[in-house]
Amino acid sequence: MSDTLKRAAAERAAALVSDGMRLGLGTGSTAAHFVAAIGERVRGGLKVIGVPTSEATRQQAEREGIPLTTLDETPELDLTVDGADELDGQLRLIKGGGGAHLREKIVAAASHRMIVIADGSKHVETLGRFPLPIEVVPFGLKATEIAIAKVLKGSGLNPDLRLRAKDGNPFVTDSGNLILDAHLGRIEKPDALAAALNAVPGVVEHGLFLGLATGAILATGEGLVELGQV
Ligand SMILES: O=C[C@H](O)[C@H](O)[C@H](O)COP(=O)(O)O
Repeated sequence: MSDTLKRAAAERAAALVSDGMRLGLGTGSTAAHFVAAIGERVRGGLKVIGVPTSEATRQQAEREGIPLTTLDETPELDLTVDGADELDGQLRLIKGGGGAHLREKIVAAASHRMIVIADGSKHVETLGRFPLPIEVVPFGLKATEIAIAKVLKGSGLNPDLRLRAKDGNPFVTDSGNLILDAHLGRIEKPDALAAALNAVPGVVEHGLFLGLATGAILATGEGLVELGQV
């Protein structure tokens, strides 16, 4: 997706922000445009406070001069704006392509509204083309992997799990965990899969966001398309 389209979706979302809002600041290349747009408005006098969903977003928000808080100080947020790796017509998402889905999900769940900003190509009929990120604690990795594979097989899904790597080493999340990417192809029953994965010891969080997004702004070559409540 071109950066221009990402920026257009982010700027539309930034226009939803008003004085006094408590914001969840998403992670990724699309959310970075939102953080930049909010930074610009803050420098112009907008009064908001933000909770970043990753260390990368924290650093960007600090550079932008956006006042930050934590969920401990501000456990309820008005609006979270974040990207997604896939979304379907029911605003169900796959997130975590950048490994930030644990904090992103906690922040989204603490928000009254969550608006997804993404390019139109991420809008799919059925989730699962994008590998589902599953964050696991390092302890017992192999056993957890086997347990997840069993769950996937039992759900009639492909048990193809790959430990995410970066620069030849296992990718480590902001919370010190590892990620197994599940190459599933199609997820026909996201609710059942989410519940089954949540029940596996060692699984910290998976990238299925169900019932969290309240709206989406999709950037297409023909302009912006809105889904749900924006
Ligand atoms: O872990 C990363 C996040 O879930 C991102 O929001 C997601 O991967 C989308 O990122 P991007 O906007 O860079 O495609």
